[in-house]
Amino acid sequence: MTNQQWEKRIAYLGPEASFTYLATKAIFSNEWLVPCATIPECIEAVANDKVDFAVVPLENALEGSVPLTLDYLFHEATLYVAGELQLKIQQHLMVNKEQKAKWEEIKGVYSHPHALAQCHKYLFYRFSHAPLHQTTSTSAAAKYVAEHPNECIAAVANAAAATKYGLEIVQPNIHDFHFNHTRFFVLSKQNQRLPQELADGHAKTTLMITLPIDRSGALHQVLSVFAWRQLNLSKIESRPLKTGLGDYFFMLDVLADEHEPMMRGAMEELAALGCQVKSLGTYFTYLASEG
Ligand SMILES: O=C(O)C(=O)C[C@]1(C(=O)O)C=C[C@@H](O)C=C1
Repeated sequence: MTNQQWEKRIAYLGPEASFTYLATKAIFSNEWLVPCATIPECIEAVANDKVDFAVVPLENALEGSVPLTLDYLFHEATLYVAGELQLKIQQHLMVNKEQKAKWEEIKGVYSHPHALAQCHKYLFYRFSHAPLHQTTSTSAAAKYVAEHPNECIAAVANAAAATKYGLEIVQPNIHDFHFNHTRFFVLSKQNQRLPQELADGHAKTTLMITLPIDRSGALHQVLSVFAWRQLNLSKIESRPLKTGLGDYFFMLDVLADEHEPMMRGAMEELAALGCQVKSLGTYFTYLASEG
């Protein structure tokens, strides 16, 4: 984004060569990238002013939302989305060079739960005997496998992770469906936007809405606030409020700028209906090159 070195600090779900790293690097190529071990650690880093932005995974085309990110943004932090990054995801099976000859006898497979789920069919039919082990990211899995060269184990991760940690890809593209993309949020403490020049498509606003009371038609009323104004929703998802069974908040992506008159009217009407609305702000989407 800028030619000046180390101007901004960007936290990301690391270690280096995770998919989150590739997405971050694509847009913040000259900034100081700070690896964090977990999603909450990334979010806390930006909330506590240790970094300027944090990049975290939000949603995958095959597996859906990353609940930890959604819930942490609703329950724990008050942050804004400065931009959304989209990255093509290619999952590969990789082992240590020492184990390459007997890779079909692997005794365990390591990766992030989302990555393991994206390759569920492949792993189930080829390696039903091998236990799956969850790690905090795909690159953490590659690093773990590299640190245990004498064990006949494999990681599911990207090609950059294989290079970085000196592993051999023994089976490329093991994700179960061809179209595999992940959305990442760039989070900021200020309601700001990354520059629009490199962005792709529409402005988008993310809202987290809690309904006033559980009455019939309440969600219908909320949706009609957007419908009659012709405000297009690209996503709606419910997540537990964590106050009782059946209590939810709704996360909505609206393809509009929060400063548009129709959006301002929608926010006023939602308040008049008694809804609590947490806006994560308006942002643009950036397409990062392949992972
Ligand atoms: O960034 C990574 O490497 C991660 O392990 C996280 C994550 C995710 O949570 O969705 C990111 C992209 C892929 O969809 C798989 C895993």
